[in-house]
Amino acid sequence: MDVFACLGRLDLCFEPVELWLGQRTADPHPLECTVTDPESFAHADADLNRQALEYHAHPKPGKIGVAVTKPAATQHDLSLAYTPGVAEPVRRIHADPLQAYEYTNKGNLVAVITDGSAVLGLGNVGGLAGKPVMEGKAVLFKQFADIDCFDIEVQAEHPQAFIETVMRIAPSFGGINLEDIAAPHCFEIEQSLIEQLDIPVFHDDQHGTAIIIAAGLLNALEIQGKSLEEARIVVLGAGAAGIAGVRLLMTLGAHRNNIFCVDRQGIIHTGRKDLNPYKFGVAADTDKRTLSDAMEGADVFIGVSGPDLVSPEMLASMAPRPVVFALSNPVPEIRPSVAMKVRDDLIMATGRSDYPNQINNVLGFPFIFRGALDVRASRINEDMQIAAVEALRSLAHEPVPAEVLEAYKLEALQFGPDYIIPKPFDPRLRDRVPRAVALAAIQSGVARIPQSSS
Ligand SMILES: NC(=O)C1=CN([C@@H]2O[C@H](COP(=O)(O)OP(=O)(O)OC[C@H]3O[C@@H](n4cnc5c(N)ncnc54)[C@H](OP(=O)(O)O)[C@@H]3O)[C@@H](O)[C@H]2O)C=CC1
Ligand SMILES: CC(=O)C(=O)O
Ligand SMILES: [Mg+2]
Repeated sequence: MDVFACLGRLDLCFEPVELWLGQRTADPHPLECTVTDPESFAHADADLNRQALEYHAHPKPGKIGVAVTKPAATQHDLSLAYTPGVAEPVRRIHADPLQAYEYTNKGNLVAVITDGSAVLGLGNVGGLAGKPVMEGKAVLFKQFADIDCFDIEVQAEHPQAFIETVMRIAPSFGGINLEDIAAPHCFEIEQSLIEQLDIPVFHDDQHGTAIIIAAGLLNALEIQGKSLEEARIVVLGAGAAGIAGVRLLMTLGAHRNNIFCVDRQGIIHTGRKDLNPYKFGVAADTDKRTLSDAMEGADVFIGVSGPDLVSPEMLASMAPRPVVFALSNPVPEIRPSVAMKVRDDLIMATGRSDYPNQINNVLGFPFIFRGALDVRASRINEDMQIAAVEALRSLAHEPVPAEVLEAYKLEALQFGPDYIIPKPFDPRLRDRVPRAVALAAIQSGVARIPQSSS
């Protein structure tokens, strides 16, 4: 069964829906093919939604369970697992809390925690409605990185209540993956928890997304013959993913003066009086005001906002050989079938698995936490994030294993416009990314045990 069926509405599905025109590497004339029209898109969505409900409901509601990892079949087993034997590890941990890593599942247990305030691109649907997505993240942690995971949905209106809740339950876990918490609260929540806890706290929508955007964009620009330093970049959405994406791209060399961030009020510029400090940090000194203004002549569009916000006219006004990352889930800012009708010199990515080039944090959080947990890192710092970018970016240049081709029903795939980032099912991710992240943790001094050689 397809583990991807876990991402909420399943950008991921039982059988990938054939909406794309075909891999460009296999088909040199994609625009001559029949383009899927919006009606059939809606039809395919309805069918997928029905399958997704079935998947979530049967044979047992939900997507994850708890497994017993030790023998528990005899009287003797019970006297070890429970009283009286269990008292000895209790004494050891009481004397030295680090022993929890030896005698409990703490070291391989991550909490995926949300308040449900920005679930995918569906908005503030609340924690309970967000639970399918959080269970989905737990599935991906387990499936891709063998990390055990509890999803925790917190009812908290204010950041402080959320922070206190996480602080109180944190001892149980080796790491905290914050998920789908809207900006600006997400920034305060993550910063406060990082400062107070000695385990990795990582807001996936910020850093997970930023890492995958950066890896994909570096590769896409290379193919288009452009550089990050000179690229004119538009980021639609100045929330968790947008702000973190811009910060990481600037760390990697993007020029601040070349970036326009856009929210519901238009371009974020220094003359605006409504900006919170996070938006002010990415404000441009410009007379331009609208998304259309920003898109004119831009080399790169990154959408982390909402569905169908980019028009064909805006896309047409971009510079030659643009890069378009329409990453809103489940519905992108512009659909590939629409974009490819407008121009064929673009590199296009979405957050979904049913098109080429899936820029989605699924490529990040399982493997980044694997690397961090392997060395009991106290945090996931910028060095570790950049190591993940480089590991992902470089892997896309290598030949693609047969099992990946099989999973995607492809005959061939190579570094190029339709393959700028590894596929989530690439088994090499499980080694490459954690190793790079763990090494960076050791070198930057946040690892608490050396990486094992196995
Ligand atoms: N592919 C991937 O891996 C990921 C994709 N995403 C997608 O990115 C989107 C945002 O997520 P996240 O950053 O967590 O959410 P946030 O709520 O933190 O931020 C959303 C941002 O989008 C802006 N926005 C929303 N609707 C519009 C609109 N109609 N016009 C202009 N701007 C708009 C908001 O503007 P304002 O500030 O004015 O309210 C805000 O700045 C979601 O669709 C999500 O699915 C997120 C993470 C990972
Ligand atoms: C993929 C993801 O985390 C999101 O869309 O929020
Ligand atoms: Mg998310």
